Amino acid sequence: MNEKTTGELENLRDLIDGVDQQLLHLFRKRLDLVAQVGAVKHAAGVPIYAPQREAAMLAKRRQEAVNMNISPQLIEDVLRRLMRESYLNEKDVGFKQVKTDLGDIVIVGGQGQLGQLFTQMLTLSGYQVKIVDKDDWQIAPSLFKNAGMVLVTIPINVTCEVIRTQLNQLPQTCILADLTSIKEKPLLAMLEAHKGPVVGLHPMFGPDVGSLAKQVVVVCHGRDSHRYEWLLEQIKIWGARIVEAKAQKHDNAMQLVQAMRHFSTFVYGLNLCKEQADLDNLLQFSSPIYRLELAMVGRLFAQDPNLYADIIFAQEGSLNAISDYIDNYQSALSLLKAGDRQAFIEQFSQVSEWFGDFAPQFQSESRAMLQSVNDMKHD
Ligand SMILES: C=C(O[C@@H]1C=C(C(=O)O)C=C[C@H]1O)C(=O)O
Repeated sequence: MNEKTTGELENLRDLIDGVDQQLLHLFRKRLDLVAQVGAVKHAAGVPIYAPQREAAMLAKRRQEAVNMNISPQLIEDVLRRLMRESYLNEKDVGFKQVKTDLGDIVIVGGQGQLGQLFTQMLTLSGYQVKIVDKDDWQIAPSLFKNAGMVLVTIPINVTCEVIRTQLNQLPQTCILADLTSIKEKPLLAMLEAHKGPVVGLHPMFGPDVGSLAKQVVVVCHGRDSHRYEWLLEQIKIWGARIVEAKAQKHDNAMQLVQAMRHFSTFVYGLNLCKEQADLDNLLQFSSPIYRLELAMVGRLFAQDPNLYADIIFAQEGSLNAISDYIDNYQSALSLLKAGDRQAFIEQFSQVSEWFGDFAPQFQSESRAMLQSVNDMKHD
């Protein structure tokens, strides 16, 4: 580069720095305004997440972007990222307490990760939260006496036993709820152990979400739903969506969504390990989709093996779902062994047809993710 070019670049880069600094000031201003919205909503007990407002705002900004010759996707990306920040900041003001005369909430397994998240959310909403963990059974009865709700969030393999043996003397009006990722057996155990209100919940997210905005919580009704309606309202105020399901239907879906999925991810990692794959090298050659896939697989192995063992081993039915998957793997492999390219293409087309409109939808969703993965690259 000659001196003139260097000078011109420096000059332009100074101007860009100035614009970026202005952006920072605008971000600060926007975050302050959002915090004010948060305070107004908190006082009124309105959820922070307002999907209709977001959709209307995004549509307007996209149109204005087009008028200014800016890509509409650019402003949408920036605004969505800013909105995510808005949800995170709402924790600063807390949440409206829907039920003010409940008594204590006792979280059984409150030291687990999900237990901690619910402790935090409930405390931010003004509830008195008490915690019972593995070694605290002696103090439990005195805590249960004043409990308006007992929330169970412990490993699946001990959930039903703990419900049967430790939670069978709760006050009649106390709500008994659980957060287990299978629902049929814990719900039955709760209904048997306790004659008062019972509800099964399954938060469809990990404990590392920053905010519950846009997350899903599955609800399987047990008994006396009018007594725990407030809890569902409370969860909605945190920004999550409630999806009602029958326990059996939920558990069947989990065989694919969790057991089969995590099992195949486990085998993927196992295979890389046994093949002694050179991860550094793979990453160097990785396309964005492979980078994303490796991240999805690798993140499993950063977590507690017990959690995944629990999920995979929880239901006998999962074995069928996983066996079917392996059968399909085998029969696809036999096409490959036989060199039957035509049959492969035919099957591919059948599956595409079966995915229908979801296939292009998933393609565009994943495009956005792949672009973010690529944005994160640096060296
Ligand atoms: C700030 C608000 O709350 C949330 C955050 C928004 C934002 O950051 O623009 C928009 C809608 C809501 O999901 C609002 O309702 O205006």
